[in-house]
Amino acid sequence: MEAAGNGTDSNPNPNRSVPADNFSSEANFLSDKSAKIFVAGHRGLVGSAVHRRLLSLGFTNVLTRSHSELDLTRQSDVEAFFSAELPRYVIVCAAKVGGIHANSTFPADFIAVNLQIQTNVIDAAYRSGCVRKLLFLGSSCIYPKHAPQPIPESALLTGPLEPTNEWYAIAKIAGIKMCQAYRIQHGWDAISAMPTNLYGPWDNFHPENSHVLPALIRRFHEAKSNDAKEVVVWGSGSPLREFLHVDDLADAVVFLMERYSGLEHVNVGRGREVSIKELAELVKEVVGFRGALVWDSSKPDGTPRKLMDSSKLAAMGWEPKIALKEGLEETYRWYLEHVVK
Ligand SMILES: NC(=O)C1=CN([C@@H]2O[C@H](COP(=O)(O)OP(=O)(O)OC[C@H]3O[C@@H](n4cnc5c(N)ncnc54)[C@H](OP(=O)(O)O)[C@@H]3O)[C@@H](O)[C@H]2O)C=CC1
Ligand SMILES: C[C@H]1O[C@H](OP(=O)(O)OP(=O)(O)OC[C@H]2O[C@@H](n3cnc4c(=O)[nH]c(N)nc43)[C@H](O)[C@@H]2O)[C@@H](O)[C@@H](O)C1=O
Repeated sequence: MEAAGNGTDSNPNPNRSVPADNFSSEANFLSDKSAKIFVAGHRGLVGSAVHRRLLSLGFTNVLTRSHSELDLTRQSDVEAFFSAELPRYVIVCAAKVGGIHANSTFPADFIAVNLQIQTNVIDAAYRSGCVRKLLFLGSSCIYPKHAPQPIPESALLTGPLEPTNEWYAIAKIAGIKMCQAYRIQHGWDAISAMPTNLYGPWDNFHPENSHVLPALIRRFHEAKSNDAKEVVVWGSGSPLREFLHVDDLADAVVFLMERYSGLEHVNVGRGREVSIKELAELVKEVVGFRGALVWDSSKPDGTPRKLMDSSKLAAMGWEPKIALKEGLEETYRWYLEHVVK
């Protein structure tokens, strides 16, 4: 397959022309079950859920590489991988990811690693000439700290970002813009989805560097096991967050691969929010801890509220299925079986 190579105008798919927006994909993803699909980051929370979903739908040629097999920050390795494997579809779930503490402690890693991974994968996928469609995953943290609520896609780049994760957000915004730029200049079908806060099996349960929901499952479980009298929860408890089970996200990713080919990114949320205090009470109940909650006000609250406006995706006909309590119970069972053992 010929690489796009030197000229900025060259299109490795010269017979294909993708309008900037409102394009109905010529390739029918769901009827292309033997196509080679590269799921980058298939061992993570999102990548593993997308992998499971594709297998359950009958896809027979899902291509994966672990971090140790292919470091996506290495440009020449990524290019060689695409030239050798020639996947037809790419879903970019690989990223440097973490909660509020990790984001604010390792800003250089969060901006550099994410820019490297996404730039290498998106560019090599395009240059390989064989990728019909690519989906890039961003995050709700791309929006301004004080964006209107619920946050529409149009709020992007309308105000200052939340300082605890601006480095990660800038990388994610660059990923969206890169997909848009390749669509406009090269007529290539690259789309972006922006999920809200996610949780589920294969999440990161690290005590400091994870997101709030897995962190609390672990802390409440350990407190219950140790007969502790109290559990410390970060911040004031007042921030509002929207939580989506990762199996719902995987379903939305497949839906977008099949149905969406547009310039603008698409929000993926549940449309319901809870305060961190309400979440902590719910995790406490699901885990069965009987002690008290203590709030550590030295820890940052982060953005006060980030409820996504997911009406664009809803109007296309997609809706989430998993309620928060049900998803939490299932995730706690998974934690007991796979992490505690
Ligand atoms: N979790 C959440 O709440 C949210 C996640 N998202 C987005 O979803 C996507 C996936 O996130 P999530 O699944 O939670 O993250 P995880 O950390 O669970 O998974 C990320 C995956 O990427 C892999 N990876 C990281 N660096 C490299 C590298 N240099 N080369 C190859 N592989 C690498 C990791 O492998 P290894 O572990 O071996 O390094 C891991 O398998 C990200 O783009 C994230 O921004 C969006 C909104 C919310
Ligand atoms: C998905 C999104 O996730 C990150 O943003 P965030 O929503 O602020 O992430 P978080 O899950 O870490 O925190 C949510 C809230 O919860 C509180 N909180 C209480 N107790 C714990 C606790 O024990 N751990 C954590 N992490 N938070 C806690 C915490 O103080 C905060 O008020 C981005 O950095 C970025 O990664 C991103 O895109």
